[in-house]
Amino acid sequence: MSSPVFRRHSKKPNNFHGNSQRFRVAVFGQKGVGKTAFNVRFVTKRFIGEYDPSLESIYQREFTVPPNHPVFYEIMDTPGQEENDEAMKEKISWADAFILIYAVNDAVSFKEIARLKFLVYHVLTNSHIKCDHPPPVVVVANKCDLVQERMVSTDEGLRFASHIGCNFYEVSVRESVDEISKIFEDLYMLYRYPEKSKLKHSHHLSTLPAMLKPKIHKHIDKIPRLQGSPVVGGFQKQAVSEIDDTTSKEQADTEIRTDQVCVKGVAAHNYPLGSGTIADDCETRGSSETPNNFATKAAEEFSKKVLTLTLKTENL
Ligand SMILES: Nc1nc2c(ncn2[C@@H]2O[C@H](COP(=O)(O)OP(=O)(O)OP(=O)(O)O)[C@@H](O)[C@H]2O)c(=O)[nH]1
Repeated sequence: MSSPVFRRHSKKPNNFHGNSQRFRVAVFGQKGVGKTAFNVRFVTKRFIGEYDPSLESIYQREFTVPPNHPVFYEIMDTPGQEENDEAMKEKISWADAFILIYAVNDAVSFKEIARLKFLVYHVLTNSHIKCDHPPPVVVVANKCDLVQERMVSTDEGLRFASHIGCNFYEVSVRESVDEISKIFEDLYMLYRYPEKSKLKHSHHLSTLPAMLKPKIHKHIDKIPRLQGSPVVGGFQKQAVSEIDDTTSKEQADTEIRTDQVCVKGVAAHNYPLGSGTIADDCETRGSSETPNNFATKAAEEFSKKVLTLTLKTENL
């Protein structure tokens, strides 16, 4: 499958700070998942209980990534509230890499990760200046100390992150220090050496009957293709390419279901306000909607439609 072209709005103004390489990280996630605590932990090593929720700031820290990479981190702490498209675009274009955070005791914040990933992907594939590799994006599950309140299992987080091609970390910012630094180190190494980047997790699975593969192709083709949306086509192909003779039936089922999520997310984000079909199909179009709101609603509606397609392997 040909990989999509990633682009940037502009070249970074000055890539060095003294002898250190400047490295810009945007941290996204829903309100209250612990973004500020996470950033402050990395920058100061301290955990401070409460922060101004509306705060948006850029933290800076000079740090040597082992073995000997002096890096000047600039970390954008985002407010976690619904933002308009332009604001999101600016932030995404500013950053070299992304950390998407959810809290394990908040299932809604976990669902939000898919939307954020596709928003990042969409902005980068639609901006002006070409860059060779997609910027690194990692997923962080926070608050794992809240054992009794957990709503998202480690396995769910890991599987989802793996499927969207992101490294996955589960932490408690309250209790961890070194683990947080390690995430920032890994992120830089993914940025600096993208060709060496490999997901840290893999599945060991039993075998899918070879005869199932063409059937899966046939059914995935039923997912509506969206005009002018190569990314959606890309995800459809990706899902198929990930299912082969060595894939278990159970995994194939998961791949297909996750593909539906991919398709619906990308579809929604690829549909600018007022452009037609999906909006009409989903009956979510409204002149007062911002594209960002629209994308969210369209994703939900579109998912209902896609889910009605019989794509589960047991029905193949
Ligand atoms: N138990 C627990 N609480 C945490 C952890 N990390 C952050 N918190 C708490 O979660 C709450 C929200 O943390 P913030 O860092 O303000 O979250 P945020 O994502 O920046 O929130 P907004 O600024 O509103 O978007 C605070 O009360 C933190 O003390 C953690 O690992 N464990």
